[in-house]
Amino acid sequence: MLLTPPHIVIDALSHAFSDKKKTHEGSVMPVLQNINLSVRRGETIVFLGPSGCGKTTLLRLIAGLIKSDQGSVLVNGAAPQAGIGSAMMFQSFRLLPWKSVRENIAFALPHLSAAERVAPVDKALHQVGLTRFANYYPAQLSGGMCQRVALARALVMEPDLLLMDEPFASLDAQSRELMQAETLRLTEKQLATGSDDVHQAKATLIFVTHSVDEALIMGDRIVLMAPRPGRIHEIIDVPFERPRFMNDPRDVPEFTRLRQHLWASLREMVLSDPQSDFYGRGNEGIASW
Ligand SMILES: Nc1ncnc2c1ncn2[C@@H]1O[C@H](COP(=O)(O)OP(=O)(O)OP(=O)(O)O)[C@@H](O)[C@H]1O
Repeated sequence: MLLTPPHIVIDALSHAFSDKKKTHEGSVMPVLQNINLSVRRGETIVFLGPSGCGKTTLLRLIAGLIKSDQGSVLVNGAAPQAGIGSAMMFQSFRLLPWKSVRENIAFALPHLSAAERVAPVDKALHQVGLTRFANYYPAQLSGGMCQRVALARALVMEPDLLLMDEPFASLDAQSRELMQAETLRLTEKQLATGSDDVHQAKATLIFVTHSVDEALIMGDRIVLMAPRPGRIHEIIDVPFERPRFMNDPRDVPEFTRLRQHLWASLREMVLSDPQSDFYGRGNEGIASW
C-alpha cells in the first residue's frame, strides 16, 4: 500500500527573536521550543493557546515568512517560500481601499493577464456569495463582507495550503459564526458531494484561534500550546463527523466534554504564568469558567 507523504513536517523546531527590551547585544527571547508535528494533506489543524504562546510565529514559519535556524519546516518536502503554494488570511482584512471587490480579489493573481483573471475571480466571487457586490469598495461593505472578500482572495489562488491567523476575531459574534460555516462549506465541499476529483481535494488548513468553540468546530486536530517558551502541550483528535457545515458538532455531547477539558488546561496555563494578568489569583472567582 502506498502511503501519501505528509503535507507539512515540522521537526525539532525552535525559534527566538532578538529581545528589543534588553540593552545588551545578542540577547534573544525564545518563542518556540522543540515543536514536532506532521500534518496530513487535507487535514485541518488548529493552533490554540494563551496569548503570546507563539501561534502566529509558528504559522509564519510554515508560511515561509520567517526562517528559523533551529530545526526544520518542510511543506511538500521543501522549505516553504512565502506566497508559493499557500495563501494566508489575517484578522485584519488587508483589503486595498481604493480597489473594488473584484480588483482586490484579482490582485492575488498578478501572473495572469486581465482577461485571464476574469473567470477565476468570477468563480471566487460566486463561491463567497459576493457577485452582486463585485464593483463595491471595501468602505461600502460590512466587516463580515470584507472578510468574505479576503477569503475569496485566498481561494482564487486555489492554494493546497490555507493559513488562517485568527481570521474571524474582529467580527461580531453572528458574522463570526456565519464565516465559520462559510469556510467549512467551501473547504468541505468535495466531502459533501463525494467527489474524488483531485482538483476538488480539500486544502490543508492551518487555523489559529483563541476560541475553544471555534477550534472544536473547525479542527481535525487541535494543537494546544503552552507559553514562554511556546511549546506543544497536547494534541487532541477532534472526532466529529464531516462535513461539519451539515453536521453541527455542538449538538454532540462529546463537544461539551472536550470544551471543558480544553478550558481547564487553558485556565491552568494562564493562572500559573507569571507574565499573565491573572497570575496568582488561584481559582478564586474564576473557578466556574
Ligand atoms: N517580530 C518579532 N520580534 C520580536 N518579538 C516578537 C516578534 N513577533 C512576535 N514576538 C514575540 O513572540 C511571542 C509570541 O508571539 P506570537 O504573536 O507568535 O504569539 P501568539 O500566540 O500568536 O499571540 P496572540 O495570541 O496574542 O496573537 C510574543 O512574546 C511576541 O511579543
